[in-house]
Amino acid sequence: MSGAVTAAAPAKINLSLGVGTRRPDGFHPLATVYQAIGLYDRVTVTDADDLTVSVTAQPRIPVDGVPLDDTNIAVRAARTLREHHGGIRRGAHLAIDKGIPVAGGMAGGSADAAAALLALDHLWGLGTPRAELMRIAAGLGSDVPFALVGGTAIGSGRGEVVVPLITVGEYWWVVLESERGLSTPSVYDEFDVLRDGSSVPDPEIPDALMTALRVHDVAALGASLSNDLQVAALRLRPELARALEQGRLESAHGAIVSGSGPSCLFLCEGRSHAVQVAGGLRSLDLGPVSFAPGPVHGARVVTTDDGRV
Ligand SMILES: C[C@](O)(CO)[C@H](O)COP(=O)(O)OP(=O)(O)OC[C@H]1O[C@@H](n2ccc(N)nc2=O)[C@H](O)[C@@H]1O
Ligand SMILES: Nc1ncnc2c1ncn2[C@@H]1O[C@H](COP(=O)(O)OP(=O)(O)OP(=O)(O)O)[C@@H](O)[C@H]1O
Repeated sequence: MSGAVTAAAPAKINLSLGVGTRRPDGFHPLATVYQAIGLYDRVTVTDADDLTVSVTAQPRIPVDGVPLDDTNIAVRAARTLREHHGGIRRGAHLAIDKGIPVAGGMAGGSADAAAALLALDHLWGLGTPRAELMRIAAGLGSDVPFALVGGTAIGSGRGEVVVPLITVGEYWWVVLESERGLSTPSVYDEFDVLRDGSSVPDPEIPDALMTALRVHDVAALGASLSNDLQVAALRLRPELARALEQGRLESAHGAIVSGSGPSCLFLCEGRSHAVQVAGGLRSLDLGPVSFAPGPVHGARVVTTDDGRV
């Protein structure tokens, strides 16, 4: 098959992120509720002799931190897919267009990996079963399986075990991005320093959060958002505390650091409230501000030259 195939994948947020004691393999056990929100990266793949990658982005997103070599997670996804199919000799150019901040705690790289898997599976006509794609995704990164699943879901293990949740209604999120990203491993390291070697019980998902989701109670959801990594992210970026406070002053129902940060999330009553909160935050010039609904679909192929979606 030839032509171009484009897949889109959404940003992820964690409505709750409970983190346990570091495991012998270096990862932390998690109990999290993921939600996919409407900020997207797109990956367009075309036939080529080798595997190559290029990156463009929406104007608010600096991309200097995105590697253009084999360490790009989308290229790793391509290599892993080829190996999974017996080392097939196929090349492709991967053109990534970023709408998700880089190193922002919103799983932009994971989105690119998920989108690349789906787009290449289509371009190369592989028909990889969904369960196998999920296994490949888990090998690429803890957040990648959720990028394939989307919606709202419970994450456990190191985050790679994903169980979808059926929820009602839509939520509107204002996202305050940061021009400078945070490294996920360094936030987990800081988290361990703050815990000072003390062992904690396995993390759990707060009952109040599940109840709020079940009945679509926006105020209750705002009050039950939680993130164990937030204190570590705030230690590395103290200025985020002011951003969270400003969001609360702008009447957001809840304000929280997204995953490992530094993006901050503000839960709003609906779209018009999000427009208002975003406007208030923009006037303070703390960083790029956008807003998006959730939950949205996981990664999917959106266009093909051959019309075979
Ligand atoms: C912070 C979150 O975004 C919350 O959803 C994720 O836990 C991060 O997921 P991710 O970026 O896909 O992380 P991975 O690529 O799997 O791991 C990167 C590094 O983060 C740390 N890490 C990640 C996941 C986890 N459960 N425990 C960890 O300690 C480890 O140092 C690991 O080497
Ligand atoms: N396709 C990619 N897009 C963005 N970063 C990438 C990509 N491939 C590799 N990277 C590297 O991975 C690092 C983390 O990128 P990413 O944008 O996924 O962070 P994140 O959103 O904080 O991740 P998470 O929320 O999953 O912890 C970047 O700083 C960059 O060095």
